[in-house]
Amino acid sequence: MSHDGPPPHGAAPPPAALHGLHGLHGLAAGDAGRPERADWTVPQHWQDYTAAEHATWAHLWQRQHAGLQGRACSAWLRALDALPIDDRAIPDFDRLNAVLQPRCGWQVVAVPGLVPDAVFFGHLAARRFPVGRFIRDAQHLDYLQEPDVFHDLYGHVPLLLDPQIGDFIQAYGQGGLRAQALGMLPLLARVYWYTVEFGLLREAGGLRIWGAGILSSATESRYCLDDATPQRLAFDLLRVMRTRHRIDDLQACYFVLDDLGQLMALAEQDFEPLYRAAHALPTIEPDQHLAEDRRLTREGRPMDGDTGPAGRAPADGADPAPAPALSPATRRPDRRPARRR
Ligand SMILES: C[C@H](O)[C@H](O)[C@H]1CNc2nc(N)[nH]c(=O)c2N1
Ligand SMILES: N[C@@H](Cc1ccccc1)C(=O)O
Ligand SMILES: [Fe+2]
Repeated sequence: MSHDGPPPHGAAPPPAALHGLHGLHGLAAGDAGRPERADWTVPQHWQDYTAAEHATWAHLWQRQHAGLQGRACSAWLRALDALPIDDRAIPDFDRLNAVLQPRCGWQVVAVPGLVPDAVFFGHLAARRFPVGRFIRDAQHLDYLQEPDVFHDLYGHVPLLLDPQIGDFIQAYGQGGLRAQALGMLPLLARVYWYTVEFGLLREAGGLRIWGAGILSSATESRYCLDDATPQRLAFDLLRVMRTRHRIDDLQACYFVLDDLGQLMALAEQDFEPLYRAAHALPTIEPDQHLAEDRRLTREGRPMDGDTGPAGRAPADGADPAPAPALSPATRRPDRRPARRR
């Protein structure tokens, strides 16, 4: 099943999220979640986190951390060491901002969960990154419809220290307001999804992860690089705008940047004509293959013309010879949401 309509983090969550599986946060909380402040920020009230909540943070960190060596992009690995974020406790946002703001001009602000698109864009445009105050509960460590403090702080925030990513996300905030005015937000949301949330990057050692939705997911951080199932395509803006994304399962398709410098070129490009072009062309399903796609091997090399064991694509354009997949135990038995943050 693939979903598109809802932008990243699903403004319209699937039924499971509405039926109390995760507790109600942000938009899912309906009227009860109506904000006191117009910008939807809330006090973090760090002292109010329970020992169990800090333990959940520590557990998520430890589960994730060793596995990301050699998988996460070098910018993320470096930045994590530079920030007062560790496995001991949920970070205190004030302490974090004291380091973050002088280094890169970004700060984090606490929000109850998802906030309306325009509010989200307004924060990003002002270099404020909204971070969910809550942490997922221990019964739902893998499945989470809304961005919580682990996804946001562990996945996104370190990358704000990278000047190219930081500037790209700020420009996305400005572009979001523009896309809304043009009625093209669903197309821009795909760009965010396939970059900031689920992007891959070519580095000297091979493909690496830079998307925060992958960095905070135990399953997807392995699957996206190692599993033979998903496509890994060289980034192509029009192709991305046309490609639906999944909000409730592992992605079927990842887009790979050659280097983070590509982001600034994207931010500076006028999207309006592309929105119109993408809008006029058929939508592409996440698992669909196109003849013109530039597919990459798991080492980050072009598939066509690659004579190595990863193989060239067969002439008929069908799947390349299957490589070993994850063991059955680590594969998802079904399509139920159990995914990414
Ligand atoms: C398209 C846009 O990026 C998306 O819908 C927004 C909406 N609200 C959000 N609110 C929070 N807290 N975090 C998010 O990532 C988003 N994403
Ligand atoms: N350049 C885009 C805005 C944008 C910036 C950064 C990321 C994505 C989009 C526009 O013209 O609307
Ligand atoms: Fe996110």
